[in-house]
Amino acid sequence: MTTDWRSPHPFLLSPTEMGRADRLTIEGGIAGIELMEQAGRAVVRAAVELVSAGAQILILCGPGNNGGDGFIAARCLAAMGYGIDVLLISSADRLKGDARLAFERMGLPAERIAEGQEGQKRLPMLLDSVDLIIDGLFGAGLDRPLEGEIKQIVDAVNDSGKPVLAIDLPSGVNGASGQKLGSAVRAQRTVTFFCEKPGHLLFPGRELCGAVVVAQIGIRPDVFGDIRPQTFENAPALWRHAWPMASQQGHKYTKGHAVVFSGSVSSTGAARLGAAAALRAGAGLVTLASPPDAMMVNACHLTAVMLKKLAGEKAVQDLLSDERYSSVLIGPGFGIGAGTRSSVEAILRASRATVLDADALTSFSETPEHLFSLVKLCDAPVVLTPHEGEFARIFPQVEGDKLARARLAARLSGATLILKGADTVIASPDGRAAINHNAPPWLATAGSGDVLAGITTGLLAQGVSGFEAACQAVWLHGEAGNIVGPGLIAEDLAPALKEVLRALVDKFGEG
Ligand SMILES: NC(=O)C1=CN([C@@H]2O[C@H](COP(=O)(O)OP(=O)(O)OC[C@H]3O[C@@H](n4cnc5c(N)ncnc54)[C@H](O)[C@@H]3O)[C@@H](O)[C@H]2O)[C@@H](O)CC1
Ligand SMILES: Nc1ncnc2c1ncn2[C@@H]1O[C@H](COP(=O)(O)OP(=O)(O)O)[C@@H](O)[C@H]1O
Ligand SMILES: [K+]
Repeated sequence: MTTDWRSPHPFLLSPTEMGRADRLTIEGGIAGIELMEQAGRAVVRAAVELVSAGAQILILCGPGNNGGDGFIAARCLAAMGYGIDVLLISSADRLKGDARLAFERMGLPAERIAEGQEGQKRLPMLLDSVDLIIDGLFGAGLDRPLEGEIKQIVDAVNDSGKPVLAIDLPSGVNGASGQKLGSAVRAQRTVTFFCEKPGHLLFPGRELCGAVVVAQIGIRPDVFGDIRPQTFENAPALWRHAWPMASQQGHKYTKGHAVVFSGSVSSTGAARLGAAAALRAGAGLVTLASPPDAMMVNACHLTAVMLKKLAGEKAVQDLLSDERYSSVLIGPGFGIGAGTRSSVEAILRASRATVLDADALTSFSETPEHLFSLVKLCDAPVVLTPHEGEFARIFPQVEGDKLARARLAARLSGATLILKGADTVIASPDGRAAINHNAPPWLATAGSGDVLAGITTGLLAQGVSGFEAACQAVWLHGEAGNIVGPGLIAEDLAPALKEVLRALVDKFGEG
């Protein structure tokens, strides 16, 4: 998948914030039923793309406004000549507000509408004969796990193997977290309204949604000004303002000097991957700081990256007394233990923009509070880049969904967090969080994380702030992965950045 990186805004709204966007719009003079009418019509547009003329469509409707969207779609699709059956999981008497109005306007013959128990009885027969199922059971209002008869309906839908178009979210998926509540519909396509929700981007929600279509239903983007969302899709629109554009009159020292700490003689490759990536991401200079025993092996492999011997007790302090080093990466292949902890301490006390990865994180498994206090002493941005295993070691008390965990961990540690994986979450201690969605699965290969840490370090070297550098790096890493494609090994990533940067700089230049 390649990202549509020209999306005009990067906001994601939680279901609660989306409810607020609806309310603000309604207070601004657009009736709720009008929004529902637009939502239902967007569902119709998506449905007709999935079936041929005259197809049989089963519309499952829940007790709230998600069901209301389903009633509108039922009316329009029936008028277009599709064979429509509506299965309402509650009784029609209990419908309220706009959903009730939409039900009353539906105009389907009574025999095409099944309510409650009756619907359940008819379900196997209906599932047998349909070409498409539209899921309007629950959307933003899902507030508890699917259980009992509702869970049975959802399981039967999934077992039927028939294509499903979900309204807003596949029922059972929590829009705020992407987590499954009890059971969840597996859709081929999902039509959501106004903008995406975190649950569309976070797994397992992302997979259960299928392809997501965002439809505009009359909500004006100025509601963002009132809501001030703090959750974002990781796309250039989020961090373009912070992009370190090369200045015509710049020179290598104005682009910063990154230092990457190498492991000992038998584990040097990870740091070199990081160093090459830092250089490719635009740092003016990159130095690999190497223990004496690894000098020769590093020297044999380096060209544009410079090499410096690191020896003696105060080696890190001595090195960083040179103010020109503007960012530091430590962790890849560095080794776990007291030596690593004291190097990290010296780096953070030197207040340099720092990326702590791999062994630099694991070394604090027993004393994470000590790490967090050092981070808070550092006057420059600190970025931690754990995968799930490293995260569990340094944040054992932090639980919940991925977005909530990343946010809480950033707040606890005082660092920007890159919680890696297929749906990497970047979180800032100030509460902002971005969800990444351009990373292909072939990034899951040895050394790929070292490259990500290096790209982040290269951006920090140029003075980009922590959250923006982390978001840019994760996005660049994903795009590079897409360019290389299947068969990718970590060494391929830094060279592929050339093409990614070319396209990005060209687009930014176009305004
Ligand atoms: N004016 C609006 O607010 C608009 C809302 N829209 C639609 O409305 C949806 C949100 O509507 P609602 O807030 O009514 O919420 P939903 O329709 O998603 O569901 C709410 C209802 O489901 C019940 N419920 C929640 N979880 C349940 C569970 N596990 N088992 C059984 N019952 C459960 C709740 O008690 C409540 O009655 C959106 O997803 C979207 O599809 C659109 O029509 C656009 C306009
Ligand atoms: N299934 C996946 N889809 C997309 N990206 C992935 C997937 N699995 C891992 N990645 C990415 O690959 C990188 C792996 O990093 P890491 O686990 O630290 O590996 P290493 O330590 O070998 O470099 C991270 O950027 C992570 O987000
Ligand atoms: K739904």
